[in-house]
Amino acid sequence: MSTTQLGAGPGTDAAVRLESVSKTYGHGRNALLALDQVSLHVRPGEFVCILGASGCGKSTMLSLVAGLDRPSAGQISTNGHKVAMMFQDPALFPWLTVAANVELAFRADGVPKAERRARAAEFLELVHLGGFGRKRPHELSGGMRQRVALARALAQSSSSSEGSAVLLMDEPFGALDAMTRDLLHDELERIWRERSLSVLFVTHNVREAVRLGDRVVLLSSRPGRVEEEFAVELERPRRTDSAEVATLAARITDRLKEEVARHGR
Ligand SMILES: Nc1ncnc2c1ncn2[C@@H]1O[C@H](COP(=O)(O)OP(=O)(O)OP(=O)(O)O)[C@@H](O)[C@H]1O
Repeated sequence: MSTTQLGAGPGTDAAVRLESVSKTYGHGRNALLALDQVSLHVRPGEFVCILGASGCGKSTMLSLVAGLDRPSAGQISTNGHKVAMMFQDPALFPWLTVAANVELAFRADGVPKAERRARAAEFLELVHLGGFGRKRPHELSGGMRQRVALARALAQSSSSSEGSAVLLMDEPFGALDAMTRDLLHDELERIWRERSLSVLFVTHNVREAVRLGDRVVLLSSRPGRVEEEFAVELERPRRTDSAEVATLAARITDRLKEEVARHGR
């Protein structure tokens, strides 16, 4: 994981800390600036949602935090927290059972087989899939497969010795119908609270961002910069279809539209 050490300063105890992070893909005439001096701190236990026009660098930002790629400039720290990532595609191995897909998360840590099995069962219970360990992914609905992916991500982050683990989510519910998504919002919120996770959640769905986030960060069109931040001070649990969520979502959508219009994209 990317754990570049940063010196003391504001946000030193943040679970995720980006300081003036830029990312350029390619070189010379083909160089493409995807992120431009992004600074962002996620506090331990905070749920931060990232919104922005298509191609503004949201996925790039998550992959840098996950350590899957390196920034061209700036620094990133996850402050020793274990990091797990979840995508829109659950990316399960079809030939393995549901339980075996979750158990894979422990393999790298060298956890003995019996313990792997017990811990995978525990995480499947947590996402309410207790009775489904022996099934194959194709026997499950899309929402259930995404729960398995959530169980695996939580398993990956579970050996975090202390403090909250960091969960990076890249449009995890983007392919699901509205009702399944609502159910998974409730599940995720419960697990986030129970486990004090720090979450960085990318979405295109403004209401989803307001439903879930403590804070919504709006990125500019490419190159992505932090354009504006919105604190979501609505009581939890929230409903995606509530008037309060709709009002703040409309404000953010207006800003997003302005941003897209400004860049003609
Ligand atoms: N590996 C790569 N090589 C070259 N260019 C890339 C690479 N990954 C992303 N890009 C470019 O960087 C820019 C940002 O991409 P990124 O996927 O981070 O945006 P995004 O905000 O997540 O987009 P979307 O909302 O459409 O998923 C885009 O112009 C994209 O084409």
